[in-house]
Amino acid sequence: MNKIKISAVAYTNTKAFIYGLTHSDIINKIDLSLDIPSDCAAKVISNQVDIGLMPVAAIPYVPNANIVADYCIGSDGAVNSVFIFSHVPVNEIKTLRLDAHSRTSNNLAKVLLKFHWEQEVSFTTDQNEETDAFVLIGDRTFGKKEDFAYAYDMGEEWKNFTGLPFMYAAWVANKEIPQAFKDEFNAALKFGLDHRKEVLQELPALPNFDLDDYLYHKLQFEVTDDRKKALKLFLSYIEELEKVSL
Ligand SMILES: C=C(O[C@@H]1C=C(C(=O)O)C=C[C@H]1O)C(=O)O
Repeated sequence: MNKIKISAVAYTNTKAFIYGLTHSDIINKIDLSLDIPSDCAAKVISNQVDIGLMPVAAIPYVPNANIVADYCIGSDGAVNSVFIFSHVPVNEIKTLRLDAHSRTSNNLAKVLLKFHWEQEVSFTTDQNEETDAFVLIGDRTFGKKEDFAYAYDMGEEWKNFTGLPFMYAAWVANKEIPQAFKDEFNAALKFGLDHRKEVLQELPALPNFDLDDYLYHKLQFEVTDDRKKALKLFLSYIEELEKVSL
């Protein structure tokens, strides 16, 4: 059998999944690459891989997209690694720089600014542009919260806005995947989550950031009904934004 090609996120949020995959037999059946989230999305969209831990905002761009695992990157409220960092309070943000690593959180920032905070903001992807605020995700945010006048945790703000948890990235395939493989894949992911203690031992301790709290509490990994509901709602808000900007 040809190996199934998989792109996973190269951040700490995915370490438990990687532990599970590399400590299971399934590692011999897959071709695993670690990428920044926007590249995971690009690889699934262009069919360079079969499955990706893909930013959910990119799902509409994947022909035959289907979620193949019971696990995801999610939170229920604050996640502590998906931020709008700002020099001004949110009701004064006029310009915001997006994060080139991100697909989901860039859109989440747009959704929250428009529908939750009701702010008219112009967005840029130019990393050299001076802006009132910017999106930053993943490990690059660890311990940075105190460096900015304002730090808005977007998991927390989504919960304030909708009362729902959130799903940032899901294991999405661009083709039918055999059920036997999905079962084995799920078991490997679960094995990794069950061994977060070992994962934590392998990670260097960080100043100003509680990795234990991050992997056990802030991040939530189950694809629950509420998280699916949140995904549907989030994608419908993105569609609404796209209509507005036409
Ligand atoms: C919680 C996170 O979730 C992520 C955010 C993503 C995005 O914004 O596109 C994609 C994958 C996840 O890594 C994070 O990166 O900190």
